[in-house]
Amino acid sequence: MTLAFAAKRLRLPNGSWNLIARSSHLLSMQAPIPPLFRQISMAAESVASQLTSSGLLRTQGLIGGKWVDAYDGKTLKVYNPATGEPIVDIPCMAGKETNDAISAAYDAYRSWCKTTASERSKLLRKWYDLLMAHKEELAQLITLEQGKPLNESMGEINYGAGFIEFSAEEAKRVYGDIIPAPLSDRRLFVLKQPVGVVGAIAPWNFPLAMITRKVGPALACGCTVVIKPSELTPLTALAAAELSIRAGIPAGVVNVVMGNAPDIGDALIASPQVRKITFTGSTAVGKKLMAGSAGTVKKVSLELGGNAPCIIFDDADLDVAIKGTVGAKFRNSGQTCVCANRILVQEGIYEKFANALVKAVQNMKVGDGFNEDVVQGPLINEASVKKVDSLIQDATSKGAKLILGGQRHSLGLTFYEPTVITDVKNEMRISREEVFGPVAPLLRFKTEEEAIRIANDTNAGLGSYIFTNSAQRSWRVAEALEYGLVGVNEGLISTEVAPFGGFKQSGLGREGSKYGMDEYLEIKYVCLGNMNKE
Ligand SMILES: NC(=O)c1ccc[n+]([C@@H]2O[C@H](COP(=O)([O-])OP(=O)(O)OC[C@H]3O[C@@H](n4cnc5c(N)ncnc54)[C@H](O)[C@@H]3O)[C@@H](O)[C@H]2O)c1
Ligand SMILES: O=CCCC(=O)O
Repeated sequence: MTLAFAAKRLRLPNGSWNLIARSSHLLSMQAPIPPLFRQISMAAESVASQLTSSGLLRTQGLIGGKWVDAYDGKTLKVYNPATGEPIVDIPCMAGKETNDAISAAYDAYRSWCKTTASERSKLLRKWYDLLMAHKEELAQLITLEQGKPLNESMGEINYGAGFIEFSAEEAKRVYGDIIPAPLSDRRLFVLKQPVGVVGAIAPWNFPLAMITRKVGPALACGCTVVIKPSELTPLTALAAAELSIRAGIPAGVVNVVMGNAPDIGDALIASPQVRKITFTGSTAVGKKLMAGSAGTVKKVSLELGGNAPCIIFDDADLDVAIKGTVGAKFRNSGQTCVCANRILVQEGIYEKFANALVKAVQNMKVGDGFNEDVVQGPLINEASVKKVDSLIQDATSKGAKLILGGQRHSLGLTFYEPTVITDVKNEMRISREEVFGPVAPLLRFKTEEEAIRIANDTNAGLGSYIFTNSAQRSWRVAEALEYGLVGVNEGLISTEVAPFGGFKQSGLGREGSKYGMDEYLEIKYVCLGNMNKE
């Protein structure tokens, strides 16, 4: 295996550098080649056995520092979506285990909230160092349980661990305020204090990053957590939790339960000891959690579904637009909440853009993420394939035209052909629902006003993209878009240092950056009176 090959795997299908992979340090490396790239074709089985020997293949929940099974012994299987084979059994936990995890987190909170910011910062930094030291194994674990190509998994480790590193730094900057008092004998202060025990519920599409971007700031602020990873991809979360213990984070500060999602969710929202729910996942489940949290008036952060418009204006640089669109659309086989869901192309460039997109996409290699040169892994499960199929069928039955792909890949299982579909209208289901698959639907528009109207005609408001060479237009359109994130001439914009979150029904609150810290803090006003008395 050559270094050139390793470098190639950190490129996007269109040849651009993956921002999230932060690959430059790898490229500057002369030798030795990381073992990951030597083991690239290893079978899933040997990945699992290597992880077992390093102690990172954890298959139990974590409650109060102890690895535990479900109390009734029930289990669930975790599958490798690239082979359909089961990897391991995990405990199918429910309300009882969750309540114990909450109690453990509550007990740990009493001492954790009293640690200094510097102590928490050092422990988080150690955790970050361990995540990075085990980067290759963790990336293999992500590919094994989630299916994304290994280079994307490596990118996710950088990105996911980045939230822990950033939180370690930001822990020391949770400043309060002093307010000029309206009366001369008073002094007014604002303190920021941790909210308390946090319930963190995460999806399957980023098995590490969606957890670390909650847990990093929570711990930095002095909160303790009960994590519920997706049952489809719990192994990365468990490995990360194991590394938190090795980093010296005290027992009970990080707890992990998994199994019966509605029961676990109900226990978290019913508990008065849980003061905050942070959730990433579907809008439907997010709404349930928000409604349920009203019973105990918890703080709630929600990162929900998107319906990202990607607007290509006639004046765009075609190469930049194609590179950006491919990155925004086909990352993680289209399974991200910020993936371009509707590609709006101005009429003057429509045909040229469609042809160039087909050219860029048609040779993408689909397959097992452990295989060399694969850039599109499988979809997470059969339900995803059925949804993608039904959206395509609905669109074509109403006049949309398939110009590439449009069906299951010949590899079978949940592999899907990278697809481009034209003549899509904003009324079709494919424009109203999240596709969450490798399908690029192209809509046509005439004017800037029309593009903005179509883009904003949705209840979602998470990611959005604009491609134009006009500085004035980029500002105008960025301001007009009702979205929490706008990429201008760029399709990959996620980073731990910037605020991530949605407008409208895409969510509440922000993750990452200094703004992400506020979600885990209460503001306390303290008034000192009688200050003039001797
Ligand atoms: N906005 C974002 O940052 C962001 C990031 C990633 C994914 N997503 C969204 O997530 C969705 C895909 O992820 P998913 O299929 O895992 O979503 P999902 O809502 O089905 O599941 C998310 C998590 O919630 C759990 N869950 C399901 N029902 C629950 C209940 N009743 N109570 C408590 N927990 C419950 C699941 O087990 C999982 O851990 C997409 O809509 C995607 O856009 C959003
Ligand atoms: O899928 C949602 C998260 C994607 C990201 O953080 O870029």
